[in-house]
Amino acid sequence: MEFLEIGGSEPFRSYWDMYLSKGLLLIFVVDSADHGRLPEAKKHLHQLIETNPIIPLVVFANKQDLGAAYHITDIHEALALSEVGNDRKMFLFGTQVTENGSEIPSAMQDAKDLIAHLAADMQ
Ligand SMILES: Nc1nc2c(ncn2[C@@H]2O[C@H](COP(=O)(O)OP(=O)(O)OP(=O)(O)O)[C@@H](O)[C@H]2O)c(=O)[nH]1
Repeated sequence: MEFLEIGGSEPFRSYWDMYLSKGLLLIFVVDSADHGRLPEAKKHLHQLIETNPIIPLVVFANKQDLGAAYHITDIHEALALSEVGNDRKMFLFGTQVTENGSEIPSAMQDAKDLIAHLAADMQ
């Protein structure tokens, strides 16, 4: 399985559309503790996926280890994930990145397994 990571900052956003059409699924990562940028993330996410009504969407609500992190129910609402389309598979995970060499959190392992299944289904 090949993953392409495209940055979220402004200069990289023009690449999103280009690569989405070649991808089997979209993994969209947001910083759960950066409350001020969630409206911007919501806007760009919906603009991006409106061109492809069936591509599966996996959202990582990252940085769940930070005290200021929104719970995934708040992320669901802030990103309007109930509006991503009835024909689309959509999954939301609360994630946090591990320190060097430490154990992979179970949510990350579940997400990895799910992504492998979704990619296989789309092939
Ligand atoms: N506390 C905490 N910090 C994290 C987590 N994930 C990433 N970071 C930190 O957040 C900072 C930004 O990480 P990047 O992966 O460069 O951020 P990014 O938003 O993907 O950057 P672009 O790819 O350019 O969009 C780094 O200092 C990371 O160590 C996490 O789960 N928890």
